[in-house]
Amino acid sequence: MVVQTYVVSASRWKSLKNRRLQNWGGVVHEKGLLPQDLPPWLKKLTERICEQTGLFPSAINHVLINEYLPEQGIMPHQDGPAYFPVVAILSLQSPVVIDFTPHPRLKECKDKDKVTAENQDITDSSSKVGENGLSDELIPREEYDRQPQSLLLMPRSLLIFKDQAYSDYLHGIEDSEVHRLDKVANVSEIPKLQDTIVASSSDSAGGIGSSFHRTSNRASLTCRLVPKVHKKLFKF
Ligand SMILES: O=C(O)CCC(=O)C(=O)O
Ligand SMILES: [Fe+2]
Repeated sequence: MVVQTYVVSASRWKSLKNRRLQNWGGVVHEKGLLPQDLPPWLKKLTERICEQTGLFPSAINHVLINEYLPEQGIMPHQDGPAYFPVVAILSLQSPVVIDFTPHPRLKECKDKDKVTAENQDITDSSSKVGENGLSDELIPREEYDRQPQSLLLMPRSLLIFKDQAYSDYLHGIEDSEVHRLDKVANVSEIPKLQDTIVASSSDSAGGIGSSFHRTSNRASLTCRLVPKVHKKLFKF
């Protein structure tokens, strides 16, 4: 896969300020996809992801290949509305930490809720209390508990995220050559860094410390489905 990613003509790469990327499958517009067939080497991969996960209602038809230098990342964002809300990301080469942070929209809810709660006594029987015991203006308890979460993505790993991780969180990768491990939820992956990272920051016992250095480039393949496909856009 790494080889195929780099064998393509140089013109396939589009350079952005903070990374370069290849776009496969066609052009995504807010209203859908102007399709182009995926090449066989990507089709093989996306078909396997579809089959093995059973999470896509039809074939994955769009793949973005991002390449990051060790100090590059991607700002926190939410994937666009044109995509089916399941994302499969294959990581290659350097490990990285990807951060999931609650969408600012939820913070607004939380702040609004705080004001509401401060301004009214919710134990007062005159206030409107729903069946769940909460005032109608209040948002569910779990909204309070949303914390930033990070995941360590090792080379050759496949990250799939969907549902709340898709709709309620932004995802991003820090523009830094050093990535911290303290918020990493999948701690069982951390020991694997030892075999991959040449210059990791080590703790006093010589193991992996609270951060690691990204010493090589990383490529990732973001595989998604754009449900709405425009067969013919241009009419002459
Ligand atoms: O490189 C990654 O793991 C993230 C890529 C991503 O978020 C995207 O292509 O939308
Ligand atoms: Fe994304």
